Amino acid sequence: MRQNKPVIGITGTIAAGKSTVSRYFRDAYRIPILDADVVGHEVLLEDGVKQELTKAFGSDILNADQKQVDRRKLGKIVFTDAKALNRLNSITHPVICIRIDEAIAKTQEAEPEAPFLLVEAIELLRSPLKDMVQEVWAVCADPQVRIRRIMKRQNLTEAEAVARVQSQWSDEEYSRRAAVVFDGGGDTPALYAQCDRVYARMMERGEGEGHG
Ligand SMILES: CC(C)(COP(=O)(O)OP(=O)(O)OC[C@H]1O[C@@H](n2cnc3c(N)ncnc32)[C@H](O)[C@@H]1O)[C@@H](O)C(=O)NCCC(=O)NCCS
Ligand SMILES: Nc1ncnc2c1ncn2[C@@H]1O[C@H](COP(=O)(O)OP(=O)(O)OP(=O)(O)O)[C@@H](O)[C@H]1O
Repeated sequence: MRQNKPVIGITGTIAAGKSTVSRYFRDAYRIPILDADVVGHEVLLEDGVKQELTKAFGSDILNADQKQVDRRKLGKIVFTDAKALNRLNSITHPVICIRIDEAIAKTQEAEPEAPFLLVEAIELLRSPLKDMVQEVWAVCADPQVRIRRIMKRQNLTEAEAVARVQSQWSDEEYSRRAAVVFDGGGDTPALYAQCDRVYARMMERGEGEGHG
């Protein structure tokens, strides 16, 4: 009988470099990646989720034709208000976890050669996803570096970027719960070299030979 491959959760602070690490594992080693941000965007299109969100936050969160949730509008509400973010999480996380569980099963079936799978999720440790992975890796970077990246990437003011960083867990909260901590604050060649070392260790450990 085919044995399931280990599922590693990759998490860490906002703009620390989680996607940069995941993309490297995918491109260099063909590791399958399941991205909870992408799944999170998909579940907003589900009718049940949309209805619960408009009940919680009002129909102002919908776009002009009222058909879909406007992510920018919802982000403006939740990323500056911890209570609102918790409310959003309580609606979306159960559905995201079901969809990721389904995607893990499909990927195990479709990609039997992969030595392990990566699930990338900023909220991994605060959602049922943490019980769906066998190990957690964290990507961390100095808050000042992350604030600069967020301002540039999302065209936000410094105050807005600081609010996003401060509304979320610190690097320490992630790193103390992780088996591997990547330094996403330096240059990319150094980060990729760390990915190579972690991959080599995984192979030495015999990952890919199958877990029950
Ligand atoms: C609030 C939403 C609509 C904003 O969408 P938008 O496209 O503008 O931003 P995007 O999704 O790219 O997120 C921007 C940044 O915030 C982070 N982030 C997203 N959701 C969360 C969350 N619930 N808690 C903390 N950080 C989050 C992302 O990792 C990313 O770094 C969207 O992020 C969302 O629906 N989030 C809830 C679903 C969720 O929990 N996703 C993360 C799964 S782990
Ligand atoms: N080592 C690095 N050096 C310079 N820039 C980087 C580095 N790593 C990531 N970046 C840049 O920082 C931004 C955030 O990177 P990335 O998307 O990998 O982070 P993330 O943790 O996945 O972010 P998010 O929390 O938004 O999902 C991107 O614009 C990326 O190009």
